[in-house]
Amino acid sequence: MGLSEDQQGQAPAGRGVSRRRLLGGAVGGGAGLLVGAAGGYGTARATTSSPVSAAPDVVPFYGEHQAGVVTPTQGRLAFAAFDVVTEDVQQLAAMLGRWSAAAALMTAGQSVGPVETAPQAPPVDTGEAVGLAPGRLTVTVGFGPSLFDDRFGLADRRPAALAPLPALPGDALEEARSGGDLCVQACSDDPQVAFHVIRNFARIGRGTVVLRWSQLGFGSTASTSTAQETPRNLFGFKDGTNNLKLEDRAAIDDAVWVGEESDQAWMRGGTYAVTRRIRMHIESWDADFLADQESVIGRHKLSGAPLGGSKETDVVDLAATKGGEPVIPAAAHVRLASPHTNGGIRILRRGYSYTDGIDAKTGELDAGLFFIAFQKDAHAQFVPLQRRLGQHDALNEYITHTSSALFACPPGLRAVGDWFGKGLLGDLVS
Ligand SMILES: C=CC1=C(C)c2cc3[nH]c(cc4nc(cc5[nH]c(cc1n2)c(C)c5CCC(=O)O)C(CCC(=O)O)=C4C)c(C)c3C=C
Ligand SMILES: [Fe+2]
Repeated sequence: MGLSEDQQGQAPAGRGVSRRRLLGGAVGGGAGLLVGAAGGYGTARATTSSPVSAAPDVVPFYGEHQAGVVTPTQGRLAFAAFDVVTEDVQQLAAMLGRWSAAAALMTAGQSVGPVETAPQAPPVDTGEAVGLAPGRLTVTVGFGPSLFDDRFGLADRRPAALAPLPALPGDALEEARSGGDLCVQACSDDPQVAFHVIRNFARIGRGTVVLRWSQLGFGSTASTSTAQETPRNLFGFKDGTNNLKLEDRAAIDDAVWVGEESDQAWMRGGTYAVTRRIRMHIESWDADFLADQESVIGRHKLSGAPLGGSKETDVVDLAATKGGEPVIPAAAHVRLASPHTNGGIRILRRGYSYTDGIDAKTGELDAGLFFIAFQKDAHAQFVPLQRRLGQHDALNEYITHTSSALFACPPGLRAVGDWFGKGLLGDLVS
């Protein structure tokens, strides 16, 4: 299974039309675009002439896999978890169809409908992204374990890999920020464009879903392509050096995309997302000596080189000793997280930094990492890895996991008319 150009974030020519061009009248006529919902799931209908050009920052929406997984990380994140409030599967499917159509339009830089409608009706698109380029916007949708309860008779369609995550060492999870029936990950280089997705999904879903929790993120904390410079996390360290990279197709296929082995055909070509909101106690970290910080991570702060090395890309030498002691300490994060010590586990990290004001109790910043990892099976990958880290990682002194969620992200939508969840729900709706 190879990666299509969709996952590499390159737009084929001749598709899409930017909101800027649209509003600038480049395609002529009115600017109205309607999300077709009635009588067909997931169809997007342009009331103007056909799209004429591809903006360079458009990531194709349709493809074998959902975009936003191996797509080179964008600068900003808007993430939301929703709970379904209807028990009518037709209504749920219709909303997923509308979401699909809206996502196809927004990722192409188009509005989801007219902003100027009848004066006595609400605008169809909320308008705040008008005139903004999509900034490589991707919209990725997933289904949480709780969707597969009695409400829709989906219990026997829940993949084994979507069993709820177990309690893990060091968890300090807030229920209200955890879980969810559905999730939407919107990533863009423009924060307003990413937020626009969540807002319009919530608007489209009114009466069918309610927001459970949401998280904004900035400064991607992991590169997913060798073409990207490694970003830094809020501890000031380069993060993502040894991440899986989209160019390593064999490793991505091996660790990320669900294959024939899945017990549920609808998940083949999909992946599982784990999200963890990890508070980073930056005040304590900032009071710590540089040498301690580097021992905790196992890498040098400025260069990103592994301890004992000189360049970021140097191999992490876990066997090296100095004066009888390991150069990379036994409890260093990179030692414990390394596939050479963890039984060969690899995950695709795609998290973002966050800051949510001040902790009223302590006066400290509530800031950290909104960790997102994609993998074939979180119970075989994230869970054992986090169990090990939660028990032994020197980083634990400086972090607290405050939220957790698991979502099954189905394969990509193949063409107009396809919709998020068609493989799961398609035969249940007329
Ligand atoms: C369960 C998985 C992981 C969690 C949770 C996690 C939290 C976390 N990580 C950092 C900072 C760094 N992590 C680095 C490497 C790294 N981390 C994980 C997994 C989790 N991290 C893996 C698999 C790896 C790669 C290990 C390897 O193969 O060498 C690094 C080093 C740079 C890099 O390779 O990316 C940093 C820095 C923080 C601050 C954090 C929680 C807040
Ligand atoms: Fe890490």
